[in-house]
Amino acid sequence: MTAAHLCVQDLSWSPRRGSTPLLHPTSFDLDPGRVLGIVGPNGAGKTTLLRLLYRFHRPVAGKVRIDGEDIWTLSARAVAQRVAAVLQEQPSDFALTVTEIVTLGRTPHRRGFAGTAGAQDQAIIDSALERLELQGLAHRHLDTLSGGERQRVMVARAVAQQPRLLILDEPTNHLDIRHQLEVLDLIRSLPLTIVTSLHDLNLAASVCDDLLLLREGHTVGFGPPRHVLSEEAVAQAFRVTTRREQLSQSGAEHLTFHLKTKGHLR
Ligand SMILES: Nc1ncnc2c1ncn2[C@@H]1O[C@H](COP(=O)(O)OP(=O)(O)OP(=O)(O)O)[C@@H](O)[C@H]1O
Repeated sequence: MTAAHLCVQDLSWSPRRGSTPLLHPTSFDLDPGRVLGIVGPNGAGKTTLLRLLYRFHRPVAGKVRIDGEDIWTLSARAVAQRVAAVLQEQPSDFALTVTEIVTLGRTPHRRGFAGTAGAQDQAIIDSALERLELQGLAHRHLDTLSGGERQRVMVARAVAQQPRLLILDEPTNHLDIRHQLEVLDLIRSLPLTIVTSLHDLNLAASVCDDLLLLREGHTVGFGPPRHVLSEEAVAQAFRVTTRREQLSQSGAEHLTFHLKTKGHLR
């Protein structure tokens, strides 16, 4: 696996020509292997930004470059060889087994319409199943799995795709604490460039190298978690009172949140 260099330049998007942008011009640069967390309140534009990165939305202005190449100059297949996405929406292919779903990850790398996996593909698929501890579920149909098990299948499919850039939209949704930690651990261990949206600010700060804080489609911070998640910035973006505290046992910093009194809410 090789990690991509991601360069986002003045990227903006609105659903219709002339309508209010849901993402205002956004720029950042991510070196190969960095993990970027996108954080912000509901409706801030996190999913919109991710959709621009995996070429679902065409930008109104600006560019997304992967290793110097504008993704809109590449074919959909060429983009799928470079970028994999794990989305919040669950797939509708409930009749497929876990192995069949993970095998779909190999599609962008296949020539022609060969339906069965070759030996090399099979090794990659097996390794993805093993990494996500799914061997025991390999022959189960998706509709018999729990939400968390399904989420792990979708991550395994993305891993099997062997992308250089991995996009994850709320990857810890549906997961219990152990599986949240496991998926985040996996994210840290993959030698890829990763962009993930996360709602839990403390988890995001512990997993990501950099954070991008969005509010109403505007970037209000980009950089190391400690700088981006200042008490003031979090309080303003989420309209809560925020305190940064030090945990007595580990000495790690931890943010706590409280509702502002009514008089302070705008
Ligand atoms: N295709 C669209 N047409 C019109 N409005 C849209 C469209 N897609 C998103 N929006 C609006 O854009 C805003 C940002 O949506 P987005 O899904 O990017 O936010 P988010 O930060 O991911 O939110 P959440 O944390 O709730 O998942 C929301 O107000 C949403 O209703």
